Amino acid sequence: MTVEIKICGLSEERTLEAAIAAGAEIVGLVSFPKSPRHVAPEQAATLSSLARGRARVALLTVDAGDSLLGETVAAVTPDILQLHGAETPERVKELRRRYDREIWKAVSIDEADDLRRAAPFWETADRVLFDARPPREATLPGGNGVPFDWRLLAALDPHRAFVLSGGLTPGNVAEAIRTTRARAVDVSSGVESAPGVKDAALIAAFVREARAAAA
Ligand SMILES: O=C(O)c1ccccc1N[C@@H]1O[C@H](COP(=O)(O)O)[C@@H](O)[C@H]1O
Repeated sequence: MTVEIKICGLSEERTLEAAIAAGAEIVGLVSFPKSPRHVAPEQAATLSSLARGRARVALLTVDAGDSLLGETVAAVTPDILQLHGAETPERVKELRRRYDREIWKAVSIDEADDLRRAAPFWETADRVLFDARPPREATLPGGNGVPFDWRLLAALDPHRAFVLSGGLTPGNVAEAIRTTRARAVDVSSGVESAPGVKDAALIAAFVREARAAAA
């Protein structure tokens, strides 16, 4: 089995290079001003050009309006749009048509019933990204470093196009892959030394552990 690895919330050239050197297939850029990982469109465009041809670029947005989204997509030209807000299946369908690129829809999960909320997105999005439900006190809809009970995904067909995220770290990613049989994983705060500050050694360790679990 192979696993695809996305390192999200990269905001500097140094750590973008570290993610690519470690072997991540996808690098994520956050366009959401409330996030400590937010990058302005100009910086996101620079990072995206650096990654071009070496890793795919995902642009993460949260309920972005048409005009902001249009400007950001034009500047960054991402391969993947990750929608991490309350976007509806209709909105997902509309954006997939408009931008003609891969769309990932985040769905938060906390109990078995939450899997039902993913159902409309299997058809409308290219991939469903499962993240933990944000804690009550959280100010962000994701990037909170909180895992969920991975056994909730154990019954999912592993051929379903899903991405596992939420509180993954170098220390737990192997167990998470074994439990869920995920073929794609996404990490942000688990490879940071402080909120928004990526750590090259943690990125390398994460990639190493994920690859070993999938081998
Ligand atoms: O990373 C952020 O700041 C962020 C902000 C708003 C929405 C999502 C965000 N991150 C995504 O959340 C998941 C889980 O992150 P973590 O590993 O638990 O920190 C992941 O998909 C990030 O890309």
